[in-house]
Amino acid sequence: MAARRPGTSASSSPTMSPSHRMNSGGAGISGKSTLRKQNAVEQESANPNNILVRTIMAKTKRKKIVFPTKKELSEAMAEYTANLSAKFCKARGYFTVVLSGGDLISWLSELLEPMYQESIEWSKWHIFWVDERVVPLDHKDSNYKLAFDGFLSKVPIPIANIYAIDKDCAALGDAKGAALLYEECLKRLVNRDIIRTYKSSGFPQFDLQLLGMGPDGHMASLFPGHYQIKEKADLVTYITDSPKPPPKRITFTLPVINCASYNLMAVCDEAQADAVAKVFNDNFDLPAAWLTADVEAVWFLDQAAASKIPKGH
Ligand SMILES: O=C1O[C@H](COP(=O)(O)O)[C@@H](O)[C@H](O)[C@H]1O
Repeated sequence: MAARRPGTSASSSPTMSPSHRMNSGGAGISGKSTLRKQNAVEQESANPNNILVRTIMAKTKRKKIVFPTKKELSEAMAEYTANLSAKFCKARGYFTVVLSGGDLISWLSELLEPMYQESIEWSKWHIFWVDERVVPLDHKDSNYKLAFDGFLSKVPIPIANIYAIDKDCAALGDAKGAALLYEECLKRLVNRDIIRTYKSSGFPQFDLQLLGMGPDGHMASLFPGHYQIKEKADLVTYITDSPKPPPKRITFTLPVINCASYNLMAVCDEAQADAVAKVFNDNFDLPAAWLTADVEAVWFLDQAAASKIPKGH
């Protein structure tokens, strides 16, 4: 794979995930030239200052559900995930799940309840990370370690189905290498038909992504004011000056994030209320405001996080 230069393949703004149709996929991933050609066509219409894009975004209703407590949010997230697991395991024998770091992992604890432990077809799950901090896999800042200690070690998902970043790149702090290898890993799994692809674009299409947002409006490791949000050709990119420590990270690009069938964004606490309000006010300076999905993008909020959403949203 050609080495990437930060920012060179980025367009003026992120892409959108268009229609609401499931794709059976499996045709194998297309080359970068195909992706670039398609992206060039999309660039014009993907500018947030473009009236057409604003209209499309307005029509892409962001769904939200506000829960009285984190416990209820956590229960609903477990039910949502279990239902999708049943649906995708039945339809294709796999369930591709993308995790993020942060608070989300503690809210997954409801899935450890006996009801789910016994009913979910864990052996069919395949686990990925939407972003990862480029630190050793046993480092306290590692999203892999967070998820493994808090969730993955407690459910019978085969270890071969858990796709951490390359451990040598992680140990060396090689963000660029980690991004390249993770992208190659995704492509291999597309070619094995474990990950579907989004229509003819060749982009991987995950079944479910469980996401979080920081108080500055970042999602994954796409931060406001940083070029990675504009990356459109690569599947995975990297950052070496993240405003939130640790500085070296890799992240799915926005087109990949928005190709997912289902995106569930879970946000709690008052510290996030301003950012949540900006998102629901369509402030596209916040990367999280760009979140869409092929089938459904839903925000699970607790009351504190939802407290500043403008009336009518
Ligand atoms: O650094 C990160 O932050 C975001 C948000 O985390 P939260 O603790 O505010 O929920 C997280 O989604 C991302 O995966 C992580 O690397």
